[in-house]
Amino acid sequence: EITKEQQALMKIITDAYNRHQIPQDVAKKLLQDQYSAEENFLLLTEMATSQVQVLVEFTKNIPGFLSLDREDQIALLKGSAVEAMFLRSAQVFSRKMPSGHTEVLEERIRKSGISEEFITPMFNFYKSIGELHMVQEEQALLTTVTILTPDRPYVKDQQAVERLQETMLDVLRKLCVLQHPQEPQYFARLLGRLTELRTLSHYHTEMLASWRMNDHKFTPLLCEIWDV
Ligand SMILES: Cc1cc(C(=O)O[C@@H]2C[C@H]3CC[C@]2(C)C3(C)C)ccc1N
Repeated sequence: EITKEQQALMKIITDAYNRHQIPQDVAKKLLQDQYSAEENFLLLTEMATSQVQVLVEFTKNIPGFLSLDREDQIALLKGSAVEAMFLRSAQVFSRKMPSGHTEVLEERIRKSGISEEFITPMFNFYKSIGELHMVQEEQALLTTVTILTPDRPYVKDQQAVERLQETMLDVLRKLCVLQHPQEPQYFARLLGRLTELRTLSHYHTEMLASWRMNDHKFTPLLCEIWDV
């Protein structure tokens, strides 16, 4: 069962995860602005930029993260940004979004210059996350586990990251048993989604390249986090 300190850890992470939401103005714009491919792309750019800002703020609240080597902190953020972003938008899609917003956002994503070959796997992933009906603690911990992946490029002290990740995995495993007693495989299914996420991040790299080709503008933050 979950110890006292694991309860405390889970509360810190879940509160941080819920505290950092996409700014309301970005969400509101989704419904207002018109529907040209250009407008849609600008909205997604704004959304992605704010999601990265939200991710950085959230990561700073992960107990132990700021004690890691500074350069490793950056390497973990750059290495996990796209996966954390897909995870968060999948969760926003499957739950948080007030009804109606989801359809609008889906429409805008489909009409923003992202080619069909990336759209399909993206929405399949959103569906597969939605079907899990994760509680918010599971969502926050799964994102934390993704961020604390030791084998990201340029991470020097992988052991330190591994120790942190294992701590989080232990809490997540116990939480899954508690929340889904009738489904012993639930924890394994969650980790299976992380594998699906890695595939999505390869599509994402190509997505960026095709936007680049059509001379779409990125924000400085998005250029920095994805070296584009
Ligand atoms: C460089 C750059 C990247 C994105 C992006 O990754 O968007 C993410 C892909 C889907 C998952 C999260 C996104 C915001 C999404 C919902 C469009 C959007 C605009 C942009 N100029």
